[in-house]
Amino acid sequence: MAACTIYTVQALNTTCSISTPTKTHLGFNQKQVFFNSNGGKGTSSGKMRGGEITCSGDTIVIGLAADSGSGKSTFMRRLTSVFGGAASPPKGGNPDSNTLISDTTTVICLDDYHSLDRTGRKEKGVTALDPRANDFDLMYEQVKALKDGVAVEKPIYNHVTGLLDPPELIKSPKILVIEGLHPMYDQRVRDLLDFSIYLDISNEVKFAWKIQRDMAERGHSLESIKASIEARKPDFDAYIDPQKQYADAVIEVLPTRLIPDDNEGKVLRVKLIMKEGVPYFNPVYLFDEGSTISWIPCGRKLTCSYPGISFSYGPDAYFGHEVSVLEMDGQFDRLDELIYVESHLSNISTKFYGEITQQMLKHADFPGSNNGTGLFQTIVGLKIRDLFEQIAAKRESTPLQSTKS
Ligand SMILES: Nc1ncnc2c1ncn2[C@@H]1O[C@H](COP(=O)(O)OP(=O)(O)OP(=O)(O)O)[C@@H](O)[C@H]1O
Ligand SMILES: O=C(CO)[C@H](O)[C@H](O)COP(=O)(O)O
Repeated sequence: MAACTIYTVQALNTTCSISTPTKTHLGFNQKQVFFNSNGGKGTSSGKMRGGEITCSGDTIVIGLAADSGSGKSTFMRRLTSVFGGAASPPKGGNPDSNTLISDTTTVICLDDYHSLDRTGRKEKGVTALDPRANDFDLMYEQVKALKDGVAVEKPIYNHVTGLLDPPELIKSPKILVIEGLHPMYDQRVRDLLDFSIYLDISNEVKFAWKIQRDMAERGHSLESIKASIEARKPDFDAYIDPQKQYADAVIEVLPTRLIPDDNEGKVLRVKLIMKEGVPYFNPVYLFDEGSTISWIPCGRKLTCSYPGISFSYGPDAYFGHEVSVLEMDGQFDRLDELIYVESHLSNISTKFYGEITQQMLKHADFPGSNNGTGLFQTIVGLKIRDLFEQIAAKRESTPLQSTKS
């Protein structure tokens, strides 16, 4: 970049460097820059000519990958709740928007980067999981712009009509969460992530959840649910599942081992797999960091009806990475007694004693609140808050520095 002059602009705590040897662009207003849904970079006023701009914002970007029906929305509700304030779609916008905005967080759904609508996919014979049905160039441009503090006009994929609706304006938030099928698929997007999570739901459990939701709430038949799972499986295995190797934390949901040959999928064994050495992320541990522990907490302080509860913790390897794994099998009878378990966990990034229990009680009606899915989603939410606060503190002491490493 030639003769780069740095101007601080008013909007969004963002600093933009403008590569111009003269000061003729001083009138440029960063608020007017959009990355439009054709992937182009432009200004609404036309004042910006000739120069290249590079902005460095304060936004941290979190990626959440999972198949459809794997609990992403539930996780997002737990995460935004940790930051306080309610999350809602952009005010006055498209009622079918997939975006959720709260004071601190903006959650965008990567389905909005489908390049083929429902009919287009049908005609070409590709599923939504296939990279050919998604526009990764635009995803990269827009996530980068938001990370850099620049607003974008993001397309909307309408799940009701199956069409691509006119774009919506998304402003750069403090925390941007990109959730969906492919947040870690494209290396350029992956490199923008400050933290990444993969929800790994085993086939048996995914099937049980999908039946519960799509039969009960959406009126689908058992046969059509089975057929849709089967049709998605090859692309899921090829394009979605491999992303877990890149995740900083994986929540793996499996059938219980406490009930022999259980096929109901109600009692779950859930693992929280936490990568070691991730900046600003200290894995949670049980009793003694780095040791291997098995713990049955049932007894005087924790009521457990059949089949009971068991925890385990220890070091392991995951796709060649050193990880710590915390596992919970079984379910809680009484959520208020969760405080007993919480008090034996360390590095949980709570701000006060009992914060996990309080969060779980607050959302007792969310699916998974009585088992490891809710517990570990809540813990990951607290770890993300901690990561955000550490990065913000570091930026305050050393402005304009990259924080990833
Ligand atoms: N932890 C859980 N325990 C039990 N059931 C769950 C859990 N999480 C999700 N489910 C079930 O799965 C369904 C889908 O959950 P959710 O809507 O959060 O997933 P999603 O990944 O956002 O789905 P989609 O992408 O299709 O909108 C819920 O309606 C519920 O039936
Ligand atoms: O895997 C999905 C992600 O949520 C959806 O199936 C995908 O977005 C396609 O949408 P639709 O079901 O509207 O055709």
